[in-house]
Amino acid sequence: MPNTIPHDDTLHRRGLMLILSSPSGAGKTTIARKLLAEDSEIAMSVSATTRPMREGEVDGKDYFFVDEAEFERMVDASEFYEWATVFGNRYGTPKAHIRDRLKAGGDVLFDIDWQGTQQLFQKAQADVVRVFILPPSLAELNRRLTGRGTDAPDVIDARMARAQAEISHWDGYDYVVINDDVEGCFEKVREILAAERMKRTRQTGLIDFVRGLMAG
Ligand SMILES: Nc1nc2c(ncn2[C@@H]2O[C@H](COP(=O)(O)OP(=O)(O)O)[C@@H](O)[C@H]2O)c(=O)[nH]1
Ligand SMILES: Nc1ncnc2c1ncn2[C@@H]1O[C@H](COP(=O)(O)OP(=O)(O)O)[C@@H](O)[C@H]1O
Repeated sequence: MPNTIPHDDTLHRRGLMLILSSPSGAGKTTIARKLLAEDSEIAMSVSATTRPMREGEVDGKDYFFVDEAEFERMVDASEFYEWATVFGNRYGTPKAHIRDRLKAGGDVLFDIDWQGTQQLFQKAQADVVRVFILPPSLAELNRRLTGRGTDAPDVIDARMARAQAEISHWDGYDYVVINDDVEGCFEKVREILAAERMKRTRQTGLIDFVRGLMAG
């Protein structure tokens, strides 16, 4: 058999699960959207949530917006990989399609909190890459939440009140990136993704190539 270099990486590696977490307003949605726009090998895991839809959000794209009863049905039917209650609303990661996508060599991007991160890590340790995004300061975090203009003042206060508790989970992540400048932060996340894709354990297609090399 000729010893050829695999020409299409996507067919020869297992997909990874890239998790982005941060205190609310630090910029993970912004980074996630940029990544999805530039990288066709990664697709978003769309969560289900009971939180009300924000202006500009699209049902089925940003979240599947469901009521409490439907969320409960999905929990009972084991349709979630993991779920958690955040800011009084429920959020869950649907299982549908994720496993198949990983097997086919596609990556999946998750915007989930530290609770979901712990659960996914327990279930799929080898596939998970955990990235935590920090704001440059709490004052800037407040400015971003206010500037985003999507939440009422009491909701912003609640998110600010939770920020330090969320930041305290920073050490449960593989990588920590400060989102001072969006482009710089995005570049770092891209570099992390590029390096993780090259991990030996993910490059399943290399086994045959190396065997061939060694056989001379
Ligand atoms: N565990 C878990 N957390 C989620 C899920 N989807 C979203 N979250 C988290 O819920 C929190 C609130 O999200 P959201 O209401 O969209 O506000 P954001 O913080 O401004 O993005 C964020 O920390 C998200 O990462 C999910 O499926 N599971
Ligand atoms: N590096 C940055 N500098 C200034 N503003 C930013 C930066 N990153 C994100 N933002 C803005 O801050 C707000 C919150 O960002 P978002 O991505 O929605 O955060 P999260 O998803 O973590 O809640 C948005 O209005 C976004 O445009």
